Amino acid sequence: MVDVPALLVGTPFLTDIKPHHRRRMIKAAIKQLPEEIRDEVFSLSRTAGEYEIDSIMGANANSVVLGDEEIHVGLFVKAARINHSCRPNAYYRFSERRLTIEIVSYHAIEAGEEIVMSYVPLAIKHDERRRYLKDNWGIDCKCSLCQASEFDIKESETSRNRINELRDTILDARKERFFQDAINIAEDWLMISEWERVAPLTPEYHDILAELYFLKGDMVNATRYGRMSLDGWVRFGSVDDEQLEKARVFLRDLRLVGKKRR
Ligand SMILES: C[S@@+](CC[C@H](N)C(=O)[O-])C[C@H]1O[C@@H](n2cnc3c(N)ncnc32)[C@H](O)[C@@H]1O
Repeated sequence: MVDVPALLVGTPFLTDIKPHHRRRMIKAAIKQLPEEIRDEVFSLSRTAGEYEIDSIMGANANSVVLGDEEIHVGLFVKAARINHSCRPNAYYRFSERRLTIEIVSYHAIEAGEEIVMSYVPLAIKHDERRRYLKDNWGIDCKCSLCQASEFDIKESETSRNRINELRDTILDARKERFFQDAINIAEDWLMISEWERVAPLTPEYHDILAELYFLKGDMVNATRYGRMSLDGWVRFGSVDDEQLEKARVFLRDLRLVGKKRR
C-alpha cells in the first residue's frame, strides 16, 4: 500500500512555535485540503475542541527523515489506520523521492488477516516495548503477542534473544574467516527468524549468504544468492531503496571479478 501525506511538518515547527499558534496553523492547513481528505483527517481525532489537532497528530503521525537527516512528522491518513503489533506482518518505509509512505508486508497476508506493524524497534525486550508504547503513544498494547500466555511471551523472548545472538555469532565467524561456519549458523538464524516471524527479511539473509560465499571463493553460490537477494529487494522494491542498489552493485562486481579471472 502506498500513501501520500495529508500533512508534512518539520519538527522545529512542532517544538519551537507556541502550542496555540501551532494548532491554529495546522488546523488552517488541514482546512485547505480537499474535502474528502480533510474529513478523513478530522475522523482520526478522538477529542474535539482546542486539543483536537494534538489528538490527531499525537496518535496518528509518523516520523520520516527528509534531506540531511531532518526529521519531519507526516500524517498519512490510510497508514494511520494500521494498529501496532509486537508481532507485525508489515512495516512502513518512507520514500524521500516520492514523498510517500509504503506499507510492505513481510509475507503473504491471508484473507481476513489484520495488517499490523510495529511502532517500536522490535529488537528491544517485551517489557521495554510495552513501556515505550505507553510513554510515547499512551498505548497499553493489546496485540496478539501481548495477549498471549506468559509461556508464549517467554518463548518469543527466548527466540528473539537467540536471533540476536546468532547474528552476532555470524559476524564473529566472518571476522575470524570461518566462512562455512558462518553460513551454517546463518541457516539457523533464518529458521528461528521465520518461526518467530521477525527480521531478517529473506533478501537480507540472501545478502549475507552471497557475501559469505564470495569471501569463501565460491562464486557459483555467491551469484546464486546475489540474484535471490536482488530479486527479493525488487519485490520489496522502493525507488530509493539502498539495499536494492547494493544488491545490483554486488552482482555487477561479481561479474567483473569473474571476467578478470577468465
Ligand atoms: C495510528 S492509530 C491506529 C488506528 C486506530 N486503531 C484507528 O482505528 O484509527 C493509533 C491508535 O490505535 C490504538 N492502537 C493501535 N495499536 C494498538 C495496540 N497494539 N493496542 C492497543 N491500542 C492500539 C491506540 O488507541 C493508538 O493511539
